[in-house]
Amino acid sequence: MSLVQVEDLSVRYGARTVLSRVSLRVEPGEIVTIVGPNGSGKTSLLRAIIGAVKPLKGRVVQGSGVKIGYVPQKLHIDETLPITVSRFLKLLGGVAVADIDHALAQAGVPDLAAAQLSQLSGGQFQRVLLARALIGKPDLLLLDEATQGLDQRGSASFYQQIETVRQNTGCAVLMISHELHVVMSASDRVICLNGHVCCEGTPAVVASAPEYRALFGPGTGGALALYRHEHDHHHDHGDHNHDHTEAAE
Ligand SMILES: Nc1ncnc2c1ncn2[C@@H]1O[C@H](COP(=O)(O)OP(=O)(O)OP(=O)(O)O)[C@@H](O)[C@H]1O
Repeated sequence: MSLVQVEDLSVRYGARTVLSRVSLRVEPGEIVTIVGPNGSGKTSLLRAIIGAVKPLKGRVVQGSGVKIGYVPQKLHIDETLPITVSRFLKLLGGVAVADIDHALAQAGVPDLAAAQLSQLSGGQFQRVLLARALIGKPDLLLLDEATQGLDQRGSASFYQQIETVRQNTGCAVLMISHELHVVMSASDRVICLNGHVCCEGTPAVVASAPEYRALFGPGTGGALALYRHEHDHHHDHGDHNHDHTEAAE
């Protein structure tokens, strides 16, 4: 059973259609990344999946009992607001302290419960948002450009945390990312979106698809090359990455 199934989805704002006949599925445990140019409808797609945007046509079918955790692109918090991480997470309601501690540990920031939200670094803040999404023990985690504003090292480390979360909880991940080299190394499947699904498949298949190259340019083939090269030196990724590399060759 798919965790979520998007069928022939179209989304329109006023007179403007931003998504046209998009279909996709996410299966248990997989990491799927959506790439696409600015304004290609990536956020609208995730928002349609969580029910925050009403489709013009088509539908989103959520598997029975499937729980979704959502990490938004941005969350504006008043910097002058004195609130600890723990209190911020309690705003979700009905959350036990043990659940907060567990979620923070899963997000890789076990010691932040008492920290002031306004004093966190960008990377720590994103992990707190990840912890917030993990509190409900989701089967599917949706991440909307969760590493925006982080430096390369910070975002690489964030994606590694996502992989760890997947390993520890078995949850699937559907994420939007602009960081092609990370996408290529961290995803089981890539969906290239530009108002419609241009192409999809393993990172290797998508990187060599003409539709993808037309959008991102031939230079992005280098993203995969970079990944392959880096992979020679880092062996701390999951086995599925080997499959991608082999598929590319
Ligand atoms: N609530 C809204 N009302 C009207 N237009 C909207 C609304 N939300 C998004 N749009 C427009 O729809 C288009 C798609 O936006 P969306 O945020 O889904 O794209 P995106 O691929 O996530 O973009 P980015 O990469 O820049 O975040 C954009 O042109 C945007 O301006």
